[in-house]
Amino acid sequence: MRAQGALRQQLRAFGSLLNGSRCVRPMAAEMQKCSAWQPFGAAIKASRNVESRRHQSGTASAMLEAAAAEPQALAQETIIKNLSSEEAQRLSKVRNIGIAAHIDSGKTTATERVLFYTGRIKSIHEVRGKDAVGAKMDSMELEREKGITIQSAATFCDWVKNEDGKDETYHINLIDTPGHIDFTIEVERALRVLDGAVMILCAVSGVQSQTMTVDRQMRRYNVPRISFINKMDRMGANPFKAVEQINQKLKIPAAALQVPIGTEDDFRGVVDLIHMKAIYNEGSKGETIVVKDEIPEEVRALAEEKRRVMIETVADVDEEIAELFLDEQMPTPEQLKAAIRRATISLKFTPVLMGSALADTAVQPMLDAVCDYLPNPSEVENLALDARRQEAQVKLVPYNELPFVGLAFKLEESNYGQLTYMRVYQGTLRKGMNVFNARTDKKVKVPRIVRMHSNEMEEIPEIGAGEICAVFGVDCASGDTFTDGTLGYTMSSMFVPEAVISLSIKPKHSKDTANFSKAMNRFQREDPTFRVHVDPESQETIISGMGELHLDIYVERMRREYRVDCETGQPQVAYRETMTARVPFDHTLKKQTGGAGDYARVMGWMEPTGALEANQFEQQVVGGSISEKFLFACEKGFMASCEKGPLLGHRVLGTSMVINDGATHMTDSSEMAFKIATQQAFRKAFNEGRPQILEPLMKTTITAPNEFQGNIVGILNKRNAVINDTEIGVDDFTLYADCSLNSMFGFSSMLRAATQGKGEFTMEFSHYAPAPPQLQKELIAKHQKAQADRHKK
Ligand SMILES: Nc1nc2c(ncn2[C@@H]2O[C@H](COP(=O)(O)OP(=O)(O)OP(=O)(O)O)[C@@H](O)[C@H]2O)c(=O)[nH]1
Repeated sequence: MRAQGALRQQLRAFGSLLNGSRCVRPMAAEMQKCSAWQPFGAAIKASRNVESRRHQSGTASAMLEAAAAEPQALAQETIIKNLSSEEAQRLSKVRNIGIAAHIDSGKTTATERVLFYTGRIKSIHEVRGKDAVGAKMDSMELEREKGITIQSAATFCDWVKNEDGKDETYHINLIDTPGHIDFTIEVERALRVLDGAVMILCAVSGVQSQTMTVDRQMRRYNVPRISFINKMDRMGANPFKAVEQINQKLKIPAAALQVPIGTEDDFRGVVDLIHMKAIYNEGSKGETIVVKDEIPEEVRALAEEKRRVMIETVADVDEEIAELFLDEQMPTPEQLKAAIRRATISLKFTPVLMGSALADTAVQPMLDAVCDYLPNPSEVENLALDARRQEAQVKLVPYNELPFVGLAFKLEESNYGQLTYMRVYQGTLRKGMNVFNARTDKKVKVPRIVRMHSNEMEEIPEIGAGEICAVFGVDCASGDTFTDGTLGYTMSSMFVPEAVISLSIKPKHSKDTANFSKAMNRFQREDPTFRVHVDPESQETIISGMGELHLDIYVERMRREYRVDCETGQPQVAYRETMTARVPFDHTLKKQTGGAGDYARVMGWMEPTGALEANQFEQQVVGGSISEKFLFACEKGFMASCEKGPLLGHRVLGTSMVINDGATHMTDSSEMAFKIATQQAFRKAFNEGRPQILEPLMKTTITAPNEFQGNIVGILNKRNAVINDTEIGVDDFTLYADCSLNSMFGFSSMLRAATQGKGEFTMEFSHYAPAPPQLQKELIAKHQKAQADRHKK
């Protein structure tokens, strides 16, 4: 009964949060354990199914059989049958991939090489390079200045792969994502719509904190990956340590498909362990690949040893190779490649490539591996819910002739209006075509379709199934599903992490107010992790986001792009409030001020839900003492109270309310009276229920040279951090700790000072936990004083 109440409540919360301009998120932070959600009533059902959204099911023909087994329209079935081989051929040469990794691993540098080698750009420019041009994919001025990626950028290219003397052209749609955790939503939405990924690692640092976050995100969306160990030219490069860490820390079987020829400065190429050939780059930018049968003497033994390891690892995850292995037969290169492809696509394995993007070495074999081992759109299962068939699950088939289904996964304001990035899952999207937004049921004409090349675009008349494009003039929220109107399909949206930090903001000059609002609206539409609200008491505009850097970047963008200088308050932690004891209530609202009065009586109890997650409302009224209509008003009152807790005005978490009785007056009762009565009962019961303030705890990873370990541990101890693990490497140590966000303000400058600028840290929200009692007292006292001051005014 309670669970049903919670589900109902969540469904209504989804509905009420739909404001049409944003990706919908659940009612509160408590939903963050839910792995994804979507904008409709079907949300709960979909979120249960989300983990199984994209099981890689093998070949296109298997998919077709499956699709036919679960018939949609008869016409659709016929089309599928007739077109399979033609479409399968087209799709087999399409790859939609993302590049994701820890900060500074070389994603943008590697992407720059990919674009150069595929002929998309004429010359290479470095991230923070001396020519001051900057890499193609970091198109924002701020990205080029800071040398970090802030927004993901999409591009496409054609890679001509040569195998056995035959050229095959592959069409690759590619998204370069930011590494910094503050911009993690960019990774989420890219992985939601991509079929495969390249996970880049640094050859010296191996698996780092953000690699683990990216790993979790890839798992969340079942995205197969190849791994590329970059920076092989660096001193201390050790690709096999990184391979071991992928196996150990990420717990995904991995094996190197190459060994390096030469180390550090002398890194010249790689040995391909499948064909046992040496691959070198020649030309001023490594543009010419030279393959030699002869493997240099100094790496022959290593190559043979690592080839054995590779075959053993693949045999562990693939039956065909396992059988050959047992029969003591050596698999052929073709058998090995097919097995690696099967195992990678079914998420059992990641093949590891290595090279140096900056030194222009061994990037092309990584591109070959994208084509060889990552799935084409027909090898990934994508599901939708069919609203016209009781939300039954349907498989989307990426064939051009089928009715159109697309997902808007990212919005961007451009000089020409709103640009909506869309993944076409089924059918063809044509310029001038009418599409239907499944959430709003509105029809909209698509005036322009473009393919994005970072900040440039190329207009196209149509785009086929399995591809990625951007459209103009389509007003929607990110996560909206579009169809051609003949289907009632909805796809699940992406996971949106909860904001943990906020600050007050206002323009320095009142003349800038209009631009300020414009910028706020735009940033909110584009980024679901950036939120804006006006505090009803202080009337201040509050922005919230994923971290200090996230909010700083928006303040800076406001200045550069909208010429609005802003004043900001101190960053504030997004605290939560909860109660720890059960409290019964019997509350009556009764007002008689001449004319019609107000009357509502509510009875029941409030208690902690047991886990710090979604709030729950339940009604157990028997005998009709409160009508359905008024009970719904009670629920609204409960939800409003949860938005603004009695202690500090922060959101309430892990609290349940049950109404089991009450009374109604013939003339004086109204929905408003029941809503207010519930809110009053809530406040009283909550305050009596030993309330507590919760603070966000952050998973923090710090890396610095070994000599600074003592300093860092001292700083963390002072901040009451819980150190969970420390790894000591040859030069650097990595420390894993849980820290309260509150204690981490100003930590970056302190870390810089304590490590001569050589320390790095990343922080990611972990969970809410009770704040120390002294801090709770101080916060409550401060809040009460601020309220009293406000009343005096
Ligand atoms: N030695 C060496 N340095 C590299 C290599 N690849 C990239 N770098 C350097 O590493 C730094 C970071 O490179 P980026 O390409 O910006 O890394 P990123 O992963 O895109 O960075 P974020 O998006 O900000 O996380 C730059 O200074 C690059 O020049 C490499 O192969 N070898």
